[in-house]
Amino acid sequence: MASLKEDPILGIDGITIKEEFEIAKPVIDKLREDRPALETEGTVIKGESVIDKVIEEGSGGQGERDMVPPTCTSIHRSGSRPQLDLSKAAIEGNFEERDPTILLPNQSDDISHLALDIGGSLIKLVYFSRHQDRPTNDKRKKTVKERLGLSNGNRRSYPILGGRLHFVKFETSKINECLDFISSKQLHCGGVDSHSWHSDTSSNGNAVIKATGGGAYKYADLLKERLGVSLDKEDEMDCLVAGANFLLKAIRHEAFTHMEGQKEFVQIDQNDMFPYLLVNIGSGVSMIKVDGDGKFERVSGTNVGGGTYWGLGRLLTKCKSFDELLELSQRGDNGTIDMLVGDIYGGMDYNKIGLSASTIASSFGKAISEKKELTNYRPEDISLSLLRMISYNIGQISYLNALRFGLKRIFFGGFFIRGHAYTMDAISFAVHFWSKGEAQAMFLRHEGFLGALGAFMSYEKHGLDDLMVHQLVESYLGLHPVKRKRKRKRKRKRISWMEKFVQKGTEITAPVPMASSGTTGLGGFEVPSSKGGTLRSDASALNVGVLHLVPTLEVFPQLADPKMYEPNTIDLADHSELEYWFTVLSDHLPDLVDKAVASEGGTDDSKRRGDAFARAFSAHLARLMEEPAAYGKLGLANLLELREECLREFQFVDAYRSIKQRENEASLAVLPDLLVELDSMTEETRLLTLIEGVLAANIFDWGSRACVELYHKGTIIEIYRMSRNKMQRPWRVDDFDAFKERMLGSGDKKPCPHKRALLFVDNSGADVILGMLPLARELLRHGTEVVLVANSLPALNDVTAMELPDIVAEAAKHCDILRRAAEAGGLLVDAMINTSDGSKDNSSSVPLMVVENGCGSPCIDLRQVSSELAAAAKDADLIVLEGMGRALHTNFNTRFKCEALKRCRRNSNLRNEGHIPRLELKIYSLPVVYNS
Ligand SMILES: CC(C)(COP(=O)(O)O)[C@@H](O)C(=O)NCCC(=O)O
Ligand SMILES: [Mn+2]
Repeated sequence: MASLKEDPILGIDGITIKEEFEIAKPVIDKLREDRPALETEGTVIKGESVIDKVIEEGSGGQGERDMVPPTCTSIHRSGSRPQLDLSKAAIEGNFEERDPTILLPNQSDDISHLALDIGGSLIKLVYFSRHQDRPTNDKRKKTVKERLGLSNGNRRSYPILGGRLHFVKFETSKINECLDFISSKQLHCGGVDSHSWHSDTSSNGNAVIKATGGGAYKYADLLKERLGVSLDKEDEMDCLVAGANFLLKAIRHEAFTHMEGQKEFVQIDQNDMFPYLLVNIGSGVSMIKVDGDGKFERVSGTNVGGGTYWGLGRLLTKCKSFDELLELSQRGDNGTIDMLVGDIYGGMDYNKIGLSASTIASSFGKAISEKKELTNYRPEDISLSLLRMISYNIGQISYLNALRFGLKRIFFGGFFIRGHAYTMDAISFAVHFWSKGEAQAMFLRHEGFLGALGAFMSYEKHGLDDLMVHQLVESYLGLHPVKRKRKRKRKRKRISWMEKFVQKGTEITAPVPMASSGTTGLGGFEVPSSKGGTLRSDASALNVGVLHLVPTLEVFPQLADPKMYEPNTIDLADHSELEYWFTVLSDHLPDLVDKAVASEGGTDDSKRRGDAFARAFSAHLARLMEEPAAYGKLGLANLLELREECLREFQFVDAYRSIKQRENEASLAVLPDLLVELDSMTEETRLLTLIEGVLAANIFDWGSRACVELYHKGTIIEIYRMSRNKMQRPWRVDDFDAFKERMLGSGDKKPCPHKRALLFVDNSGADVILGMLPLARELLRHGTEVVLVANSLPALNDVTAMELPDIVAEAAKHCDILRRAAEAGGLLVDAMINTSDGSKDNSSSVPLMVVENGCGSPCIDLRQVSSELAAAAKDADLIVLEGMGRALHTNFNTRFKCEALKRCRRNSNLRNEGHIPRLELKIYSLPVVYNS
């Protein structure tokens, strides 16, 4: 894909592309000569920054205490992954006990539904956790809902809640670790409240857990004894099929092919999924012909499977674990052990039957030679030879069965695969070879959890079977928040369930997937090891991941072509592109850590978490550099979201909290003057100024180094005005005249105001207050309902839906139009504010509303928006998207059913000029786009 940075000549809808213009280059040049340092200490920004100036000028030197509006310090929510509430945490039992169970009574995550697959080698756990619904008693929200016609009174208040499916595995030989884990997480207790998501309880009140696999029989008594739970046994084949069907239907990019080291995701069409052959490679192998949900037949199998590899491997090498054996194979040469066609044919191919000299004629066939001592065969070679033998054999039998039943697709699952590139290549090769290229092997990213997932699905009450495609949102992280230093005394206060299981590190370490050579996908998730090992088999390393279940997310109804929609403008498949972003994100990291730590008061704990976050995020980046598709198809949106997710993982709720607060205050202080200025203009000039103002104000972006440098240039209003004055039409895509005509009319054409506009807001401070609110005000003035759409969770300095009502309330103090509309939209509860003109007239019925978008990232994937936004969008006829994240990195090419105004600047990054790219700030506008 063409790089935006290299190819700025991208247009929308065939509109002529006009010359770009630069705004800030002189400013930056000046800054390069004379640049004061911007440093942070605690939450106070030192140095002659724009913010300090504005606060001094605009707020009469008010102290930090009095700043308005408040930000969302009251958000008691964990972001998109579990947060631990350690308050009232208590050690159960004896304090001197080595690994006591810790109860977390105030843990807000509502844990429910545990299912187990207890196999011969591994125990796989799937469990669901969700946040408790909070009462929707916010009057403001109720009014918005009524306005938007949201009938479902049970829908939760923002932010988005949903829940998570967790995937964890333990070695069966360490079943006690597994039981400790369940016990300390209280996974077996389910609950007895009205939530339909809770585990079942039997008639005598005992918890009943769904379980599959042979161990469900073998260990039933142990579970009863240790946890007091009964196992409701589900058939293994039923579970495998249910799990596979669920994954194929619900997870985008679940299935992929893997040939010669290349991984390619396959989009499975739900309507054309069946029949297929499911090959589950556990200790043994099952081959199942799947014809539909619950419709299947085990058509074949083989006793030569994962257990064979591990068992024979143990006999023939000194390996202590499966993963060690697998790792060994990566350094092996099977040619020293296998008899190849070339060995028989004197180095020649056997062309007549299509066998090359390097084809294995007989696995282990060379070991019959008496010339070599058995002890001289290298374990590495033995392991590889064994791996190839078993993989080829399984691939071949699978293909023959597919052929037997005329099946087009073969999906391979089971923990034998472990995301191991060589194993997948070998299976793929066999299928390709025997089918003469007609058939292709496909693999599943959650390969090892099919059975456990199927058992999980068998709970009747949870309704997961109703899930629509793509309602499960994958997390890139998926492990546990923090692993803390284990110190006996301090531990009592700070202990988390995680510590009970991960005791090896001496500092906080982040469980991140390591780039172990030859390993790919979820099977490769590992904890960074001080031992330097890349494949480990200890229990902590086996915990593999989380899927986010967000049942309330919906496809944005104004997408012109939802099926073809691709949010990412750049998919980072181009390695130089990935390298570029790797550098950008790495360079930004120290500053982000400083801000994150400051946002948590700069405590020692936050410093440790900041440090751990930096290491975790760097490790993720390194992993992705090595294997971009490691966590699914990678786009820039995913990469930027990963950073936010990672911050939340380390319990940084809002790194930019105080910065946002200051910028809001500073911008609100200058808003009245701006409104006066705008009102003194003619309608036409004002409209143009407002559109340009949106872009000018978007320059306050803490995610961009060039923008941050600009902050030193003057006060917020000075920079805003300077930026606005530099705007010159024609813009790169310029339909302003058509927009103006619709808004103001021309000649005998009457104005045709929009019915409802969705304004996707971006940054806090100037961006929303000086850019978007004045535009909203103008639209309201024309009788257009305005819905401000903001993030559900913090991301960089983006304003959140939680913060917006207070900002609007403050702005409304200076503006009647905003006040009336905000009251009508239910944003001003109890008409609690005093307007400058003292009027309480509520005559306007054109409402101004706030709706959360359902995400916590600088970008937006419009396939997954909140139900509130989806409802609001149905009647919208104008969409305004602003910012790099929402209008450039994502949705640059998105076509909507209704009119859309895309506003974003573009940083032109000249790469390959030394390690750090030279940044120039260029401003581009992508304004009015008529799609209809
Ligand atoms: C993270 C961002 C997408 C946020 O931009 P926004 O959506 O707020 O306009 C942007 O700051 C960005 O792309 N930053 C990295 C590249 C740079 O330094 O310009
Ligand atoms: Mn932003």
